[in-house]
Amino acid sequence: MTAHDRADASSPAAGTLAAPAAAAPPSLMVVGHGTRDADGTEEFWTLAEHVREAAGDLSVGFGFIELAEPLVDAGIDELVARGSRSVVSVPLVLLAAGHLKNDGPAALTRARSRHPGVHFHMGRDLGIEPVVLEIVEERARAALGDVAEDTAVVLVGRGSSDPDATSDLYKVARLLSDNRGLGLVEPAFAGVAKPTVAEALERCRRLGATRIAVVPFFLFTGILVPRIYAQADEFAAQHPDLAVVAAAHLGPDRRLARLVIERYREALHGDVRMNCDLCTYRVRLPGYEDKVGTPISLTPHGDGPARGSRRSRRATRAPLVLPALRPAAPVEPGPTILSMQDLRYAYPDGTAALEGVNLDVRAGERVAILGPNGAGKTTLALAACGAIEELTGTVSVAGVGLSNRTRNEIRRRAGIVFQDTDDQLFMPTVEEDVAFGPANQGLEGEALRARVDEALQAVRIHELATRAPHSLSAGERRRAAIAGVLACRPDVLILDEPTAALDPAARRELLDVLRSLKLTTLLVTHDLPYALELCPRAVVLDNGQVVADGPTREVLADEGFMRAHRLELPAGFNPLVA
Ligand SMILES: Nc1ncnc2c1ncn2[C@@H]1O[C@H](COP(=O)(O)OP(=O)(O)OP(=O)(O)O)[C@@H](O)[C@H]1O
Repeated sequence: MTAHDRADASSPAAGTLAAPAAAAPPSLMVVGHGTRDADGTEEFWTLAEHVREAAGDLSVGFGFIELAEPLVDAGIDELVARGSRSVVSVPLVLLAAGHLKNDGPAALTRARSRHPGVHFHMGRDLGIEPVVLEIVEERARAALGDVAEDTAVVLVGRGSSDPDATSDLYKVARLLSDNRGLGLVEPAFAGVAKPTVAEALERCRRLGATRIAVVPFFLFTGILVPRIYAQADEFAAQHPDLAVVAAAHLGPDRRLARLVIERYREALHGDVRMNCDLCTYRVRLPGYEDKVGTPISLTPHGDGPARGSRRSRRATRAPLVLPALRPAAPVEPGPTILSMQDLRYAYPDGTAALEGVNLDVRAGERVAILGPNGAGKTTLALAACGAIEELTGTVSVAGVGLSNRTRNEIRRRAGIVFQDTDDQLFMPTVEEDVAFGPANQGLEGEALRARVDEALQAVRIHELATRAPHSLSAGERRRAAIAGVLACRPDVLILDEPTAALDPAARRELLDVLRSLKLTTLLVTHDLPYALELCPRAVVLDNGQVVADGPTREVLADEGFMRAHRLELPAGFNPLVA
């Protein structure tokens, strides 16, 4: 009993009146490493918000070891000023190395001497935990698409002189490979420790990989994540035979916020395992199955993987940006296949949508049509496929000029895929939908069947032929709609916001499909990283006029221009690095 407790117990009121109010639970102090990078700091605060939500009524404070405000001492002082008498400090880092092992406890020691009446507990890093593995696996799969014999993952950690942190990254790589089926997974480090990113990529190459995802094992972006992509990019440039794709770092995922709360509880109950989480797989733990959702595996290798996956409850939120290390390569210019000259159009209510647009597209080109809301992009796409009747100016596709007489032919030659697939898919099955256009053109029997097969193969959904469109995923529906247009063998494919509602994996699969089509393509989009990945050329519209037309990378990298036309790159996306 402390002197304070004794004083309370001896007071006349003790135990005789109403029960004393329950003491507030200990506060949670979340400690980040800190970065000078504004995007990294913003991601930290997004995750901090998720932690606050997951913490419910707990009092929560935040602080950094260095480089960002508030510093951890100030964060703790603030919690104490708010009335906390007990504080649990949890480092918001993946693998604790020197800083969090030394500076974290040192901050608590300082706090104890500043606040002698307050209890402090120390939690541990997020560590090697099923949910962390799950998120990294998702990032890798989203970048890789299918895992195959010739795919590999390079998992890149920060790098540290602390051998524990370094070997922990090896463990993560091993678990991703063995337990999560990612095949070849090579660890690498952004600095201090070896192997480097280039060395790990080279190892994958020598082991036969031709498609390699580079996954930064980082909670937040910062200085190092773009540097990792740049190192991978440099390697990719020297090996044109390889596809090196960038995966996202972990980012502010809500599952990590819940893990922080788990770390808080562990620390509070004195149940901090400082080292081997893998032991949780090997001993029978009460409640394991409820908590993890799969039976425990009592041997590490014997009775199947114990993944600890909570897929049914997951709320994935990958960072928005999945930068490509391979921007689309310029195409050999062919003859002009789509030509639009001095296009002008006002909607019946008088709204001017196109005000003198000139655009020539050569055969085989993929051109992104960019611009802020209301710029005229969709109107231009509709004009290109002959869908606007009161248009002034000229449109020609493959040498056929648009007129009332040729309108149907133009519609076939310039096929548009609308943003909303419900506008396009209306037959009972996918194959009937895909057959609709060519059947209208008079194709029937075996020829029609072959055409449908060809289109379904091109978008890689042949196995979905007899499914009802409404039963498909968003990505599958998008590909079914594209197949319907391809079945008419257009000269130009026009896509209006094709990535809307697609998750990262579906986005990547669609990208692979679109790249493989080798078809002249107009891509109307707000998804600027996607435009960079698919289209070597970008045309920017604003107020119904073309305000830029050039290499996509250069257009996106012109910050002043982008600002002037209300175009914003997603946080952390650098077109010069991508
Ligand atoms: N049916 C319509 N009736 C009247 N005005 C319209 C109609 N459709 C579009 N507009 C107007 O025409 C202009 C160009 O619209 P459009 O949809 O082509 O732009 P956008 O660049 O595709 O925009 P967003 O990025 O929002 O899709 C806008 O001012 C818009 O409000």
